[in-house]
Amino acid sequence: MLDIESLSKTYGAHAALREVTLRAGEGQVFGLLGPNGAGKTTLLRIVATLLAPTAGTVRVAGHDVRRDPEAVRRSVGVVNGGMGLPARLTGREVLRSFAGLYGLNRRQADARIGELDTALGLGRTLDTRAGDYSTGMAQKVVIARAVIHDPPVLILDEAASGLDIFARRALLDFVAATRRPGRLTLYSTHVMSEAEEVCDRVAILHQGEVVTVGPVGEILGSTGERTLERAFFALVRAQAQEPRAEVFRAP
Ligand SMILES: Nc1ncnc2c1ncn2[C@@H]1O[C@H](COP(=O)(O)OP(=O)(O)OP(=O)(O)O)[C@@H](O)[C@H]1O
Repeated sequence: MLDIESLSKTYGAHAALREVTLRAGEGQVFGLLGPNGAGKTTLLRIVATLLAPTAGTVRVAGHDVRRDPEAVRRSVGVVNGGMGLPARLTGREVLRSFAGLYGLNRRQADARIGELDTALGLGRTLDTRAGDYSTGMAQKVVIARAVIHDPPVLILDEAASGLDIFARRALLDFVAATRRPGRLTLYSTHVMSEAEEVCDRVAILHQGEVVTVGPVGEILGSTGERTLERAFFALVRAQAQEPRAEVFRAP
């Protein structure tokens, strides 16, 4: 579902991603973890075709982000922090208009809104104007909008930030329910306990490089740590102590 090969991205002289290679198959929630500035948002924006790679290849649901960005866009739903809901429209109006953009007729749109109401507990958000939403209500509609076309790949970038414990719980339950055959959810966070709960496999990024990738249990097992946060520090410490090949290269 996601195939990233030697992906690099530079902003001017700054390397945000360095030779990242990652694969994630269907039927899982795949976590992208790392502190602020690790490169998570840059990576997810490239996967969503919102940003062009500097080097390397990225394929999403079989489509290359450079060669077939339209097909990639149809295959992904993105939640990336920006709410961007028109204050005067109700949730139902927002969702109907997005469904229309993806070619659903009114009957299909309303059926899909019904499914999302059940999955996300949209409830009264559907008939309330977005200008009157709490952060949690807005986030539900933003997620429903991202998946209105039922995309195989869902990208959630720091989607739980700013949510209270009820909204966060609803989000994590929804994310867990996306774990289905033919589907892949990419979940980025710097809150490692969230990833421990909801992700099957994770990649830990640090300064634009993949420090480790694997099932959560395996990462804990290999580092001998109790939590992903402790495992992260152990791995970064180990990496810093590792002699780099170029240090020993003959002049
Ligand atoms: N448009 C830009 N121009 C210059 N540098 C950028 C730009 N966007 C990101 N960066 C830099 O690239 C690096 C990676 O940023 P990115 O936002 O991808 O990290 P992140 O892991 O998502 O962190 P955060 O959780 O803070 O968003 C950071 O050092 C950041 O300052």
